[in-house]
Amino acid sequence: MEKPNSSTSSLIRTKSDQFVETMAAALAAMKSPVSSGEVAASAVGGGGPEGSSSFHSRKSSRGLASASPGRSSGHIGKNTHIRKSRSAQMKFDVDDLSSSAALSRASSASLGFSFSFTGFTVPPDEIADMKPYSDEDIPEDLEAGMQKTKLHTEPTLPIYLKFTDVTYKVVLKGIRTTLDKEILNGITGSIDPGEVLALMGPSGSGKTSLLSLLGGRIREPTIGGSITYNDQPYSKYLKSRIGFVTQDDVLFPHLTVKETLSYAARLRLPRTLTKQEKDQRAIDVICELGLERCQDTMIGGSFVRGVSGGERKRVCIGNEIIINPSLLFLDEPTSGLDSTTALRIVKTLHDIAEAGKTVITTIHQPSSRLFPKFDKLILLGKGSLLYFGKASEAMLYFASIGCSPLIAMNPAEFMLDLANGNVTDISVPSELEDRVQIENSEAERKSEKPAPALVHEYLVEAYETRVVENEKKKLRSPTPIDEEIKSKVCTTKREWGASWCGQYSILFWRGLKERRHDYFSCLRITQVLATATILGLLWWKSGSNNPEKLQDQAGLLFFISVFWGFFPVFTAIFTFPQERAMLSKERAADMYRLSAYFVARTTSDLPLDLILPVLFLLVVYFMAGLRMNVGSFFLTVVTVFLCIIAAQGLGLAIGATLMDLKKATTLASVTVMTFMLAGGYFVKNVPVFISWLRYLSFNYHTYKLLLKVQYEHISHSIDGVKIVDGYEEVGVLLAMVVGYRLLAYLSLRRMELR
Ligand SMILES: Nc1ncnc2c1ncn2[C@@H]1O[C@H](COP(=O)(O)OP(=O)(O)OP(=O)(O)O)[C@@H](O)[C@H]1O
Repeated sequence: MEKPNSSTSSLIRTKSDQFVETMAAALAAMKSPVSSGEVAASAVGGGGPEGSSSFHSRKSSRGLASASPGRSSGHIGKNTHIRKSRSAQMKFDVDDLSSSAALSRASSASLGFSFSFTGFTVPPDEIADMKPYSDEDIPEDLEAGMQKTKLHTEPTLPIYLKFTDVTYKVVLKGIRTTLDKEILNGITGSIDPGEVLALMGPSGSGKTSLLSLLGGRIREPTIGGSITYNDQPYSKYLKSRIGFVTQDDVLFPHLTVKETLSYAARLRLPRTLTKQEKDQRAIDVICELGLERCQDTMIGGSFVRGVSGGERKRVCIGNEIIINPSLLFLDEPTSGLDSTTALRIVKTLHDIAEAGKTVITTIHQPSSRLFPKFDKLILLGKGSLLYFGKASEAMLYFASIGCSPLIAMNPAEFMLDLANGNVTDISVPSELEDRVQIENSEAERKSEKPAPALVHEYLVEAYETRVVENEKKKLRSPTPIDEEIKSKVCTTKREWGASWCGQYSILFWRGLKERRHDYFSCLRITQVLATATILGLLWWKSGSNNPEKLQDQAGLLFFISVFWGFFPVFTAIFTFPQERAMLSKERAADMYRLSAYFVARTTSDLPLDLILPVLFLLVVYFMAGLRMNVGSFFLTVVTVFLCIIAAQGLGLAIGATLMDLKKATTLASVTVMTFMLAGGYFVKNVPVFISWLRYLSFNYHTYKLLLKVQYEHISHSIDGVKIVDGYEEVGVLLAMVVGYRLLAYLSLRRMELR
């Protein structure tokens, strides 16, 4: 999803280029009016004295990890961790939930909330020793290589996620009819802290939908069943405890890996941490994810070469684990990656889970090395549950219902074949074979293989009759943690990572950095200077000492009002549609207030928007011989500034309201054309019923102000336009500056609510 950013920004430039070219071409015509035509970081309780006993370094955390299970479970109230070391087998199994050991482990983990991020630091000597991940640098012994980057995080609120009979349907609206489409049909399961749950199934089987439902990303009345977090329903307070890695990599293409993670840390980590501690945290995550070698490389996109696909995916994961979430959701984190990189990512997820987090990931086709890394598995087929349980027991289950591979096969491949209804190399039970004879079509009967629909029906029935009730019974037992801890899921107050001003400042600087290339783009500066020079030459020392010359010069003033009215509109309409995916992602994670984003986004472009017209006027003003005194030049610059920010407001409002570039450019073209025509230069005798239109035109008000600045000492009226005192024009332009922006802000709010 970084693509829209870069592609659209280049689109903006292309549009701007075209616009300038068009405008330049229109110049000659302008000379003669007759021929003219843009967690609380799960740090429940925040830092505290206990923080000093949290993870301090790899060495100290290794020490803790090696603590015996007995020690970690027995010391409730101490700052211990749910650490599931493979050797110590500190994993929470479903069957283990009711045991007192699990209870005390969860409690000890939950009571270790108070920690300090300062303890997260990896010592520099260890960083230097660590072998970073790199796509070219694959260790001989993969497992051994991975041990070096084992993830160490502080304990967080353990969250037990349970979902029972989850259904989801969407209403598809046709031209005349509406149709209910069932996406999910009665999905039941659970996952505990310390586990990785894999959602598997063929394309379109509903994995992303289920993941989004569980992650609280879809909140619609068409959702059925129950989803609980520590036996509590979803609440907005959970947002800061959830990390959600979307299928598309939504990142800013021009920021480096380090900048991306540092800004995420500054926005998302609790206010109790200093800027240095937050930046250190970003560096720690870079080390944890093996991104050291590319930390200063731009993320990149369609037009900018950046980091590799695997590195980009790890940045996305880093963006989410930086807050140390209790629940981590990932949508196809390994798709498009080679099996080694995929294994590294899944290994990282395993490490995260081992630190007491609940990890849920969709996965398309895991390799045979990847598959055993998952603790639990959900296999979906056409929105129905075909299997839920331990990943290691899936093959046994399918064998128990009579489905086994006939040739050597990767378990994931076998299960996807089954979920697709393809049983070419799979044995089927006699029960299903019998149905073949009865229900299959003529052609299918000849092949003696059951039709995919029959296989699907059989698998759904088998799961429903043999497993579902048992699972539901298990889910009815209460989550084995204290009531007080349970309630933290829905009562802990939401805390922003930074104050409003802090958010504004971070977003402002991030905006500047992301668009720094546009800012210092020689092309853009050349565009403006070239246009200014052409104007200067065409109106060379035009003067205002006779009516004919004065009318010519008025044409130049009108062109200036048109140029600096249209140019900002067409740049600003792209602003919000272009950042929609990023805005949705970051707001869903509660990273900042919409108002802070809005103000930062709309002001971070201003410096350049105000430098360019000054350059432009410096050239045109003196070449064209406009009124030669400092006051007039200054007022001309201020008038053009006002016109630019009013026009930008219109562009922002159109973009935010429509959120569709095609529709937005169409509406903007019609609007600016109308404003230009109603601007008081082309047509003087406008019918009364439509004459009000000119008052909506920023060109009209700008033109009138420019006429006043240039000719108030010469005449009371120029070319049929009265020279006025200008207060009304300034007032109207200021109202447009505020009004259009307010409309844009409300449109963004409405979009979020929808
Ligand atoms: N809002 C929606 N409107 C219409 N159809 C939808 C909507 N959301 C999901 N679907 C449909 O629901 C089905 C499941 O979609 P989903 O994205 O969950 O599948 P998936 O298993 O994640 O697929 P993939 O592996 O290809 O990403 C698809 O057929 C999809 O077209």
